[in-house]
Amino acid sequence: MASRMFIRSKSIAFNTLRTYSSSTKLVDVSINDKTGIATVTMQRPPVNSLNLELLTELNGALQDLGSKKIKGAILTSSLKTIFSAGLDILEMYKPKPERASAFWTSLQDTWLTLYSTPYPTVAAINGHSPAGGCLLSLACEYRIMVNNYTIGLNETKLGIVAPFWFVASMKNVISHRESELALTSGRLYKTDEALKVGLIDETAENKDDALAKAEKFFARFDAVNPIARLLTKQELRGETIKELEDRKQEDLDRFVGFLMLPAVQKGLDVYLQALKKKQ
Ligand SMILES: CC/C=C\CC/C=C/CC(=O)SCCNC(=O)CCNC(=O)[C@H](O)C(C)(C)COP(=O)(O)OP(=O)(O)OC[C@H]1O[C@@H](n2cnc3c(N)ncnc32)[C@H](O)[C@@H]1OP(=O)(O)O
Repeated sequence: MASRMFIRSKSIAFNTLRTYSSSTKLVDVSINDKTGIATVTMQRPPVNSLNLELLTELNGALQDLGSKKIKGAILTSSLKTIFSAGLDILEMYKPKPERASAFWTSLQDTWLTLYSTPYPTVAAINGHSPAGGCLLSLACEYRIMVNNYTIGLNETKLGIVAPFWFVASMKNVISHRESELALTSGRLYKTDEALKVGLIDETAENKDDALAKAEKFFARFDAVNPIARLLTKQELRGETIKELEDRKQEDLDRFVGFLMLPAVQKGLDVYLQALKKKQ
């Protein structure tokens, strides 16, 4: 795991303007050279659903930041009312096995990168954040959520089972009891409810407020030795990371096998139809 903590540098072109910035199609990265804070923005309309391409770009951006001298990174969304709608259901509905494998591997890798970043991370949750969206925010060190949206691991509502590392991500943030109640019922919490159970750390009036509060969070580390900080993070998160690293293939096989079950496909079909009928 130590090797993952000191992330390899990949070439990326940061412009030397007022802020450093790099934008791929689906992810924008900017580094404010005054504060040293990076903002990583998902930008895949209409709902930032996590497909293979978005996950690959996100993982690349987070890895690249590991080689920069940054104070911290904020993960957020360019969309007005949605942080991320979670995994792209179309990646799971009637999938080609090879694409499904690449997709799930990219999710595992993105989670591993985000969960173990050497730099502090904040999710500025500026909209709804179900399932995979919630998972991404749980992988950050701190969550600030704009009022009147929803967040949670609602997999059971889709007839699917949250894998062990989704469950661990939640149990490492809220209590075992609350996780059990939430996961078994597929509960989506409103912002104020999420704050009460500790699923998020702070609420915000709007995205700008969330970004300002994220900056304050990073300031907590101004007087903290960065190596001591990192090793402490590693100590707290290492076991969960190691479990996924050790069981990565088993988890992948389980996912692909699960998707091939007719009952799972039927469930996804019904869910997709319901989403479309909503309009
Ligand atoms: C062994 C392990 C096995 C499996 C583990 C798999 C784990 C999965 C975890 C997941 O992340 S599953 C995905 C769960 N996500 C959801 O349940 C969210 C579903 N979406 C919503 O609830 C809503 O769309 C929203 C609250 C995010 C946004 O609402 P609104 O602003 O009203 O937008 P629309 O609902 O009208 O959606 C616009 C458009 O986007 C499509 N869409 C929404 N979510 C997804 C998605 N996750 N994947 C793909 N597409 C999605 C929706 O169908 C609409 O499409 P149109 O073509 O009708 O425009």
